[in-house]
Order: sequence, then C-alpha cells, then structure tokens
Amino acid sequence: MRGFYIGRFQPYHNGHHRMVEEIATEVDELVLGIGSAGDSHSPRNPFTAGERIMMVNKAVSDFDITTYAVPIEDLDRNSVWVSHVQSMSPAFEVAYSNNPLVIQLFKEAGVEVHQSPMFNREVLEGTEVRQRMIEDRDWESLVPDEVADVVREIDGIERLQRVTATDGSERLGDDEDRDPNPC
Ligand SMILES: Nc1ncnc2c1ncn2[C@@H]1O[C@H](COP(=O)(O)OP(=O)(O)OP(=O)(O)O)[C@@H](O)[C@H]1O
Ligand SMILES: NC(=O)c1ccc[n+]([C@@H]2O[C@H](COP(=O)(O)O)[C@@H](O)[C@H]2O)c1
Repeated sequence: MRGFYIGRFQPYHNGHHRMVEEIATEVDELVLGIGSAGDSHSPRNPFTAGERIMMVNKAVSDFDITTYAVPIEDLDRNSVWVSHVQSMSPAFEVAYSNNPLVIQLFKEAGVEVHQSPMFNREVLEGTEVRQRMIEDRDWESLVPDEVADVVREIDGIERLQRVTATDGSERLGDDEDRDPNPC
C-alpha cells in the first residue's frame, strides 16, 4: 500500500520523523508532499522546495520503505486542491495528516485519512525550531542529524536570521497574520 503525507517541513523535525516512523509500520511506500513548494526565503518558510527535499530524503533513508518526495505548490482554491495533489503525486490509497483543513479536504474528496498523535508538540513544532534558530539557541536536538547537516550546508541559520531581521514577522508565527498596512 502507498501512503501520502504532506507538510511544509520548514524544517523537517523530529515530530515529522516520528510520524513517518509510525506510517512506515502501515505502508510499504510513502509519498512525502513538500507543501507550499513555491515559498522560500521568508520567516515562516525559509527553505526552498529543493532544500526541503534534501532534508527529507536524507532523513528518511533509515526507514525500510520506498519514499518519493514531491513538491506541491499552493493553490488559491481549496476546492480543487486534492485533485491538484493527485495530479502531481504517485497514486496513493491513504493520506496522513494532523492538519484539520487537509483532513477535511481529503475526506470530502473520498480519500481515506489517518491521523497520528502529536509527539512532544511543546517543542517539536516548526515555529519553535525556527525561533531557536533565530535566537541562536539549541535547535539541532529537535531535528534529525541529516537535517542539521543540510541546514549548515546551505547556511540556513544566517538566511533565516537575515530574512527575519528585514521582515520581523516570525513571532506572529504566520506571514498572513501580518497587518499589511501597519500604522
Ligand atoms: N510533533 C508532531 N507530532 C506529530 N505530527 C506533527 C508534529 N508536528 C507537526 N506534525 C504534523 O505534520 C504535518 C506537517 O506539519 P508542518 O510541516 O506544518 O509542521 P509544524 O511543526 O506544524 O510547522 P509550523 O510550526 O511551521 O507550522 C501536519 O499534519 C502536522 O500536524
Ligand atoms: N489550497 C491550497 O493550496 C492548500 C490547501 C490545503 C493545504 N495546503 C498545503 O498543504 C500543506 C499542509 O501542510 P501543513 O500540515 O504543514 O500545514 C501546506 O503547505 C499547505 O499550504 C494547500
């Protein structure tokens, strides 16, 4: 059976890794959707799709399943998003997500969805990892070693610190939450 798991993976962290470990007990092949693939160089989405593919591919190589990383760009229309995903991905029978919108869209499209528990969510959250990167605090312990290597190879910490300094929105945790016309 082939499964599908999508995330922004900004960066891929140990919570994602635990989820893939669980999924690997249920499927023999897994498509990892690299969500918001067109986004990069912003506080919430610092890494390009190609960089995230490197992180994911290297980190999941330990698991005994076949994986495919597929970049998926965002669409303005949620109503056709599942068709868009299916048009870009190898065919899959089950989708894995803990994101309420993703779960809703797959269910409405008739795709079976499995959720997993949240693993150590107090710290295993992309927002927390990026905040620690910005503040030069320990972030390496929250990601697989292979991901830390990629972040260092691409000078990811310097990039995140620079785009945050020029943008200043990371503490909001969501680029869209920013007031475009602050007084
Ligand atoms: N600690 C975790 N345990 C289990 N699932 C997780 C964990 N963190 C994220 N996920 C799930 O992985 C998927 C992809 O998550 P995503 O890439 O948005 O990471 P995130 O940690 O929620 O990031 P951000 O804080 O940047 O929004 C979602 O379904 C999300 O709920
Ligand atoms: N209309 C759309 O483009 C649409 C809808 C639902 C999810 N998504 C994407 O799927 C991914 C879901 O991942 P997260 O669970 O990490 O939020 C994100 O990249 C999100 O932007 C896109």
